[in-house]
Amino acid sequence: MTLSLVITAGEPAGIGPDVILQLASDWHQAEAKLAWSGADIQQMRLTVLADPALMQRRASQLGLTVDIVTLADHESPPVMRPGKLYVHPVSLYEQETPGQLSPANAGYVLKTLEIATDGCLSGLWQAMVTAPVHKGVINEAGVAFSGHTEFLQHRTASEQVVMMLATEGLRVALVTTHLPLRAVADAITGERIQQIGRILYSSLQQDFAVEHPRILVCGLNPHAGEDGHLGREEIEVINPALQTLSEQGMPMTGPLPADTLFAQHHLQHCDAALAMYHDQGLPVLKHAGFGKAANITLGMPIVRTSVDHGTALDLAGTGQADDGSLWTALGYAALMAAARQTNANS
Ligand SMILES: NC(=O)c1ccc[n+]([C@@H]2O[C@H](COP(=O)([O-])OP(=O)(O)OC[C@H]3O[C@@H](n4cnc5c(N)ncnc54)[C@H](O)[C@@H]3O)[C@@H](O)[C@H]2O)c1
Ligand SMILES: N[C@H](C(=O)O)[C@H](O)COP(=O)(O)O
Repeated sequence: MTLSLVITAGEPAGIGPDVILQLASDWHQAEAKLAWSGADIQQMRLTVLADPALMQRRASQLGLTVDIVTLADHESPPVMRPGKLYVHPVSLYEQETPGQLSPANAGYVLKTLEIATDGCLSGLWQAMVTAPVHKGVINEAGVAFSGHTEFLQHRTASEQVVMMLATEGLRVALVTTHLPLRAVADAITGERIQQIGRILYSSLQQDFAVEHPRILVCGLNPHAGEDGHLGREEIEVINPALQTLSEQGMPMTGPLPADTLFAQHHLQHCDAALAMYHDQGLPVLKHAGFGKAANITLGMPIVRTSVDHGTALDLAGTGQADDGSLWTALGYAALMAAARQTNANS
């Protein structure tokens, strides 16, 4: 089955270009690195959205021999080959300096995301994989931007989306994403938990072939509120929402104290953990699998996966960035795109 994927190169001063070039250089290992995903390497076509001159400069800086091929308008790349990189050109506004952010290039970063999203929506590509962007510098350029997840929700006109990070043996989804901690408690409503729970449950079934998902749900407060003595959100908001989900045929276990939910005796009987906020769930996931995890946006008509790391400005152009997460993100993109194609055909 032919699989056409698009990769956005992300913040030009960060390590996105580096890890993409490393992946191209290491493509002879693709069969072994992606075997777990069932991806057919011989049928995989990768289009990278980036400025070709940036990719050329970074390749020279890293000492990587990668043939950067600029695609013509509407040209599809051939099947991926080691040492090749097929780039759909998007022009930088200003030449990048590795490690130094410039708001001038925010428009370039956003353009790559728009092209990738629209191309997936139109069926040109079956999935998009994103290299890291820097949220701060996009805001400094005057564009309100809190993350790919929120950008994609808007661009795909999805009512709700779910951020889930996955690594071998652990999936963690979030009820709230990029919010100041002060705003989290107010954002956790029964309606939101139900929407997120439904998307998570059905995505585990459809995209990950888990017939009867076992989902563990974190409480918000210490010790899941200690029967109301340390906060009442568990009693007033989370429990009723889980009750409704259960009545709708989507049983979930919780709210459980988040400090012990991630202990192995719980996790071995769980297909996903649902955390209430970013830094309740993601430190656990990244402790378990940083560099071997992917960030996946659920609930959209398109497949989007991403690396588990940020722009790592300290490493750009040094050759020290690990490309493991990009391989993982590519594997999940292939796996989910194949599942959606199979579901559509059945
Ligand atoms: N997918 C994304 O677009 C994404 C994900 C996370 C963070 N970010 C953004 O990236 C920016 C920087 O975030 P941060 O500093 O919190 O996290 P970061 O992941 O960029 O860096 C954290 C630490 O991990 C190291 N690191 C990161 N990636 C690595 C890799 N591939 N190989 C080896 N070491 C690596 C860095 O050197 C640093 O020490 C922020 O603007 C943040 O919002 C974007
Ligand atoms: N929350 C993500 C993480 O910690 O890896 C990261 O900020 C990227 O999020 P988006 O995919 O929404 O950009």
